[in-house]
Amino acid sequence: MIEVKNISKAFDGNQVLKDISITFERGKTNLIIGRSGSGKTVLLKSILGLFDIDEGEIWYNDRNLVQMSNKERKLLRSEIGMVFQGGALFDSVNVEGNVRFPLDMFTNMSGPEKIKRVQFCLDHVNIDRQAYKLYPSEISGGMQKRVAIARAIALNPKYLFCDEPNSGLDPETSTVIDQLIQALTKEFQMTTIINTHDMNSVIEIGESVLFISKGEKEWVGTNREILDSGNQKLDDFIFANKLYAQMKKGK
Ligand SMILES: Nc1ncnc2c1ncn2[C@@H]1O[C@H](COP(=O)(O)OP(=O)(O)OP(=O)(O)O)[C@@H](O)[C@H]1O
Repeated sequence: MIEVKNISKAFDGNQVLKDISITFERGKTNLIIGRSGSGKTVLLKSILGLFDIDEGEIWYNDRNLVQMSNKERKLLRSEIGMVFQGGALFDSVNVEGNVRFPLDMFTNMSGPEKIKRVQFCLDHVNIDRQAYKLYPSEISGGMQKRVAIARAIALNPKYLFCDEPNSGLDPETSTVIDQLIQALTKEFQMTTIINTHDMNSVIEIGESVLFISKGEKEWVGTNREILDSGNQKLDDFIFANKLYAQMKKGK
């Protein structure tokens, strides 16, 4: 579980996050949604400790990020998996090498142990052995995302962060990626936080959805509640997409 308590963050007097409190539960896909520029990325990076917050607390179970020593932060980093926009694979390293990278960096595993772990992770994202020696440029965007997810789970993380995991993917592949992230979240009981613009993802895997507007928490609920929230700003955001407006009318 990750608990965010009353956090605020400004850049040069520009207040980007305003007194946000939210709990992200373990074993669930927790989504953060909002318009471009609403503060989603700043929130995600603040929770990760990549930005220092001005006020508030961030708890990873019973550990307060704000008060952690460098050593404790380093340990926490090893418990976090990340999937960033565009997959962010190393172009000059093949599929197998990309997934092995965190094992080389952060563990004392033997060669055979690493091979076993790489296979385990790639099996879990349905990448078969024939693809192991291929380079990112030789595989599709959807496969790149799956490799990025395999790399993110290589160290068996407690926490998984995904920033726009579906960017650049077609709707069908996006659904596959969403379902994969949700299945892994359940199987490994991770606390997963996903930044997204994608309303299909919200409906598909939004077990908990935080909607932020201009840096403020505007609404929290589930995918089952979101079409009938009664919140005007949220409705404006969702029903800008005509398909969802029709869905609401057709209810
Ligand atoms: N490093 C920074 N320095 C100064 N201002 C920043 C910095 N990072 C973000 N901001 C500002 O914070 C605000 C929120 O940006 P953020 O990237 O969090 O939005 P977002 O909701 O993630 O948008 P998008 O969906 O387009 O990625 C913007 O006004 C942005 O200009």
